[in-house]
Amino acid sequence: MTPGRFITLEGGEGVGKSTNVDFVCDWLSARGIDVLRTREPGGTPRAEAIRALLLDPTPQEPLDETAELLLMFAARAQHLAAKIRPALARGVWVVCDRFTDATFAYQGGGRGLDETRIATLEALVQDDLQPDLTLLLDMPVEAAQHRVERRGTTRDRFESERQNFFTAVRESYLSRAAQAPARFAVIDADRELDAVQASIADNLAERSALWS
Ligand SMILES: Nc1ncnc2c1ncn2[C@@H]1O[C@H](COP(=O)(O)OP(=O)(O)O)[C@@H](O)[C@H]1O
Ligand SMILES: Cc1cn([C@H]2C[C@H](O)[C@@H](COP(=O)(O)OP(=O)(O)O)O2)c(=O)[nH]c1=O
Repeated sequence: MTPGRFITLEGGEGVGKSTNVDFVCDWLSARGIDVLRTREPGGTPRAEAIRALLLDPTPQEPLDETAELLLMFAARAQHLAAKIRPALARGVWVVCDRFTDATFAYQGGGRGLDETRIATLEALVQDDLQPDLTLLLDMPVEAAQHRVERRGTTRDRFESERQNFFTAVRESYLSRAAQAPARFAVIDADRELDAVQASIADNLAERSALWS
């Protein structure tokens, strides 16, 4: 059995990840590919319980940054063991809304935690598993914030961060993409949805042709 492929979508808040995870799943399904849609932090009942802890905005007990980092990887270890690895082994393609690049961008770039420590946890939790393709949806922070405001849901602990945090997150994502161009496709997300999705489809067609 050929193992499934692992595709992740990344980017800051409001760039259109959730919207385009659906598009990627539909594009693959239309080509007869068995797809599993999932997200991080979360994706399984236990990992979703960790997500709730991570996003809880109540200010009574601030969440320690190292605790935040470890909880991200705890959720990821569970998600990998219970959902992602079994699906890939069955030949199912996994499409995940955020993965470890988000940890480098948010806990590394945003919070300023040491990247070598993040890389140590990455090796512990993933061994050598990496996404086959990461679609990085990129756009200016302010325009993405306007989309979040229009979406109108209440702000979680991360969405309450300030502009300079999100600028650091964006820069960190772009620098990771520049370091691993074979894995990343950087998509200009500051366009009409049709144009964004045409770029995503082009990338999926190009990359998946290399895998078959
Ligand atoms: N290309 C686009 N142009 C305009 N609005 C968009 C576009 N893509 C997504 N949106 C809207 O922006 C908001 C944020 O999109 P969403 O997919 O929830 O982003 P994310 O998951 O990255 O936070 C949603 O209301 C969505 O409908
Ligand atoms: C996966 C992951 C997410 N996060 C953060 C980014 C998001 O603000 C938050 C929840 O993710 P998500 O629900 O994808 O955010 P949104 O749809 O608002 O863009 O978790 C990290 O800080 N590190 C991580 O490793």
